[in-house]
Amino acid sequence: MSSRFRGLDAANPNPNAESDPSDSGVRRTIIDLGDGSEVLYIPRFLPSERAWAWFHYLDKEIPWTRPVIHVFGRHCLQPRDTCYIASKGLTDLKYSGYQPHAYTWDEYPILKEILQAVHEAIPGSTFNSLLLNRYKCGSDYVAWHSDDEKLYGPTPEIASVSFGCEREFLLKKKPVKEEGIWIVDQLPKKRLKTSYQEQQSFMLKHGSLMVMRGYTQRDWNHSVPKRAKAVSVRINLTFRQIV
Ligand SMILES: O=C(O)CCC(=O)C(=O)O
Ligand SMILES: [Fe+2]
Repeated sequence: MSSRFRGLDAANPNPNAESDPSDSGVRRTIIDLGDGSEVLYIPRFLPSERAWAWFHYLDKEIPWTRPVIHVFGRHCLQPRDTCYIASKGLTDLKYSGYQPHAYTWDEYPILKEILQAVHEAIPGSTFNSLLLNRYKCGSDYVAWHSDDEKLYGPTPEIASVSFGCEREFLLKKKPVKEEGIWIVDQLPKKRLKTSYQEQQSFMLKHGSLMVMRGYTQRDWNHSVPKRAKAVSVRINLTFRQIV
């Protein structure tokens, strides 16, 4: 498979990216992944100082747990801490054989403030649940997966806010089956060079917002791999809409 990793920054722009500074002057980049999948990235979504204040609050006050999950027929400790918030009356979330307890937004008013900031940055989008992850060091990670659980509907929108240690976030096109044959590299090589790529890489900055939209969960997997050089804590919030 041809893998072309690129960090998205001004010095190394992605060929599929369109820069679209919003009214507020905050740079936002839209990456067209093709076939109706799209990522929006706002590196300076939150002012750094406010983001650090929120990082320290979340690190200390959130009731983090590291649950036992069930993957590939085995029980193992999830390789990161987690917590879950949801509005009342929604379908329960269950993943990898684990059903997290749903805390309420009222118990953590700062999460409501962050949610409001997300809603203001992407008008028209609404989120009613939140999965929090804490990566204590570079050996904490999230394996390849997509957030395509039925409760999010056919085209889930996921808004991801990152705090603390910068970590790499990877997106990789899912293999598809055509006439009984698994096709991994679906696009002609020539087109790959100039247009859509099979893989994308983002360094998710402290205070950044990244949004996955359209068919990204149906057609792409994502991961935050282990990184020996990541020595400090990263907290990530993924806002989701249960339909
Ligand atoms: O930590 C991240 O950036 C991603 C977390 C994630 O993919 C998830 O919670 O489903
Ligand atoms: Fe995810």
